Amino acid sequence: MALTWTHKDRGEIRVHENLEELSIDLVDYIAEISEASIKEHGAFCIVLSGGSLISLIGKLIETPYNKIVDWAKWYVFWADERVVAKSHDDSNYKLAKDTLLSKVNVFPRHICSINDTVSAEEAATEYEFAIRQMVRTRTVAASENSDCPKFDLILLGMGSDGHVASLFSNHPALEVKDDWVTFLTNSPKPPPERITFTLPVINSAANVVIVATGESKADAIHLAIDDLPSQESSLSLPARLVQPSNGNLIWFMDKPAGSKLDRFKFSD
Ligand SMILES: O=C1O[C@H](COP(=O)(O)O)[C@@H](O)[C@H](O)[C@H]1O
Repeated sequence: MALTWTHKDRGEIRVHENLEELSIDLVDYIAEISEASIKEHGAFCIVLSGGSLISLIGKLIETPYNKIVDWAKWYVFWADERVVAKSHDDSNYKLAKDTLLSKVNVFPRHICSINDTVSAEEAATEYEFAIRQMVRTRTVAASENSDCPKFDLILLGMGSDGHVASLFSNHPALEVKDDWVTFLTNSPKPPPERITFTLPVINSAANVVIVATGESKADAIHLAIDDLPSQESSLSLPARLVQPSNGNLIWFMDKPAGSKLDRFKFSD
């Protein structure tokens, strides 16, 4: 059973016994938001990330999820992408395609991936343009309180340095406010060329999930969630800056990732 509580301003926190339990809870949650979004506006606009998150949602191709999810209503986007060929092992698109999208009935035309034949800057511009078109035609909802799309669900992984999507500490991409999608040519984590949703887009979603597993993420989880002195530089850790303005935030983690949370340190 997961240990669950709600932090006054960091959202709901779910600490799972193991990866199997986390994975079942996560795909249950995705199926639930998918059903609710389709009931509400006829589509489910889900945003994926890359990394370890994707294997944790792999159960979506298994029974009962493969049967109960209305795949034809799914529209799939990426919170960040590495600017490499779609056939390259570093591609977040390839990872999701091989693990999930090629095994379920999502329409290929509903899969909104980047143009992998242009520069990072052009890929970001084109990706934002494509999303703007989808907001204009109301496939993707518009946020009521920002000039941003309102995705039904954004799934983020978190690096051990606290990065989410391709938003890294002390990188100018973290400060971008006026664009929906920006680009990097010097990512601290390889590969260097990437595109990423900006913070305002992430914080305009209806639901945001951050997934972190393993002991290597424990320090970043502590800095992203626990109350810190106001002068603490970690207050600008990317994962800590995820604060949906009118949406829900849920943290899914395993015990090793949650092991440095104050709640556990102080209950020893
Ligand atoms: O580079 C990236 O890293 C993060 C975290 O990956 P993880 O393997 O540590 O979970 C990922 O969420 C992001 O999409 C990816 O481009």
